Amino acid sequence: MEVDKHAIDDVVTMVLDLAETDPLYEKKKKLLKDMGFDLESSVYIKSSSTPDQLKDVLDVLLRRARIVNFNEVELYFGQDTINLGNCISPKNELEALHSILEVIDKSLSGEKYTIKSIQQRLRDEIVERIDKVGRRFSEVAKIVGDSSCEKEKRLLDWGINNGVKAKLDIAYVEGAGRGAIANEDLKVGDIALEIPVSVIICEDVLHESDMFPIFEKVDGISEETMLLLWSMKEKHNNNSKFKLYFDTLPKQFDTGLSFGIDAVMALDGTLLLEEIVQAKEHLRAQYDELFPALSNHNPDVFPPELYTWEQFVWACELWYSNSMKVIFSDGKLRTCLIPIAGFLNHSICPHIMKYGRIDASTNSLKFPLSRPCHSGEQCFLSYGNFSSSHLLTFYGFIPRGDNPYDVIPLDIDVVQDEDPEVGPAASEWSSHMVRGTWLSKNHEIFHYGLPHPLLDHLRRARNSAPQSSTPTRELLETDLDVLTDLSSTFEAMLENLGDEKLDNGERTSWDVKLAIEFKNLQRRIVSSILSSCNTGCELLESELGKYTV
Ligand SMILES: C[S@@+](CC[C@H](N)C(=O)[O-])C[C@H]1O[C@@H](n2cnc3c(N)ncnc32)[C@H](O)[C@@H]1O
Repeated sequence: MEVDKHAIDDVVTMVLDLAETDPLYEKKKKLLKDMGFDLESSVYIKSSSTPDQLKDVLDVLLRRARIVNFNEVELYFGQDTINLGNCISPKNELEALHSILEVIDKSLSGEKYTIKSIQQRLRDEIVERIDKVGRRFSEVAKIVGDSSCEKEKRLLDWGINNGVKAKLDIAYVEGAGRGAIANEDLKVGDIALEIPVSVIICEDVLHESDMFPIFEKVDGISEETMLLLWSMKEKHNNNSKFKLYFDTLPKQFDTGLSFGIDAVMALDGTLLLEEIVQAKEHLRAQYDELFPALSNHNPDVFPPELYTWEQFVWACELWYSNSMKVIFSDGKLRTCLIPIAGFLNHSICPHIMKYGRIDASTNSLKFPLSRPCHSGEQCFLSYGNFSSSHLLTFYGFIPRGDNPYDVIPLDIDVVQDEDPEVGPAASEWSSHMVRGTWLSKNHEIFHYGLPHPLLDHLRRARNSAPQSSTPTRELLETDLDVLTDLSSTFEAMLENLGDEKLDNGERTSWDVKLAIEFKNLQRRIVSSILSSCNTGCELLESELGKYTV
C-alpha cells in the first residue's frame, strides 16, 4: 500500500497493494475481484471531505485491507460480502487498520497544509477504530493482589540492570499465573518492553557449554533439542548467568503434554485425543533416541538424575510454552527464551502483535503496542493464530472469547483439476473445515452461516453449477441435499462427543477440567453447525414450497 506523494491539489491518493509474494496471492486476488475491487485501484480523498465522506472512504479501504491481511483460515471463512463488511477477527482488524495507518504515517511529512490536515483526520479516525476493537474484544484480567512476586521482581531488576526497558510490572492474574501489567498509559506505537540481545537465551549459550563438543558428534540433532538439553542442566546451575530467570519458572507446566489418563479419556470423541497421544509418543521416541545413551557415555556432562523422562517433558513444555522465534540481525531465525517477555500472556485481541525481529540499530528486541493499554491493565501478546487444541496441547490453556481459529478439519476427498468437459472444475481449496457458525454474519439462503468454499465444493460434487444469485429450483434442491448430508455427518460427530459434562469444582483435577472445557467447546461448535443446517433446510423447504403451488 502506498500514498501518492504527488497528490494533485487537495486530493490524497492511497493504493493498498496486494504483494505478489503473498502465498495466498491468487486466492486473495480472486476474492478482491469478486468483491468488485480492482487489483491496483486507488482511493482518493479530498481535503474538503466531510467526516461522513471520510468514514465512507475508510470503510472501503478497510474492506480491502481485511482481505490483504487475511491468513488462510480467515480467507476460508471470510469469503462473503456480508462478512467482509464486518470485523473478521480482532487480530485481522487490527492488522488491517495498521496497514492503512502505516501508509498514512509514511506520508505525513513535507506535504501541503490541506493534505496534512486530511491525513491527520484519517489517522485520528483509524486510531479511534483501533481503540474500538480493543474496547469490543478485550478481556479484563483480575489481578490476584495477595500473591507475592518477589522472584519476578528480582528478575525484572536484574533485567533493568542489564539494559531492559519495561513499562510493565509483573503480577499474578486470575486463571493465567503471572502476567504483565502496564505501569503507565500506553499508546499505539509505544514500546512496552525492550530486551537487549545479551539477555536473550539462544544458541550462543551452546558454544560456551561443555555439551557442545558432544552434540557435534550426535547425528542430526537440532539446535532446538540441544538448547532443550542445555536448559535441563542449566536450571540447576547456581552460577548460571540466567539463574534468576530459571528461579521464576514453574515446577510444573500443566500443558496437554502432562495430561493424565483420565483427562486423555475425557477427550474421547475429539481429534485432540489422538493429537495429544501422538505428540507424547513423538517426544518419547525422541527421548529414547538420546537417553540413556548420552548419560551412559558422558555421565558428568549429562548426569542421569537430571535427564529423566519427567525432566525431559518439563523442558519440552518450557520450550513449547515459553520460547519465541526471533529473526536476528544476521537474518537467521532462532528459537529463544526471553526473560521478562516470557511473562506476557496470550489473547485473541492482543496489544502486541508485531515483534520477533531484532532492531539492528539498538541490538534489542522491541515489543510495540498495536492497541492502547491503560495503566493497571494486563498487556497481552499474540502467540500466533492458534486453535484452542494447539494452545491446550502446548500451552495448557483455552483462550477466553471466541477464538476464530477454532476449526474442525473435515475429512473430505477433494478431486483436483477435474476435466471441465466432464464436470465442473474442482474447487480451489484442497482441504475443508468448519467452525462455530455464530462467527458468521450471513445465515441467509445459500449461505447458512457455513463457509463458502465448503458449500461450493459440496455443490460441485453434485455436479451443480457454481452458486448464482438467482435461486432456481435445481439450486435449492442441491442445497437441500448438501445440508441434509452435512446434518448427518455432524449428528454422528455430536453423538461421539457424548453428553455435556460439568466439572466437580475442587474435586476435579486441572487436566480433567481442561479436557471437559475443551470437549464442551467442541460440542458447542458442532451444535451450532447442526442448528444452522436445520434452519437452512427449513428456509429451503419454504422456498421450494413456492414452486409446487
Ligand atoms: C509465556 S508464559 C506466560 C506467563 C505465564 N502466565 C507464567 O506465569 O509463567 C505462557 C503460559 O502462560 C499461560 N497463559 C498464557 N496466556 C494465557 C491465557 N490467555 N489464559 C490462561 N493462561 C495463559 C499458560 O500457562 C501458558 O503456557
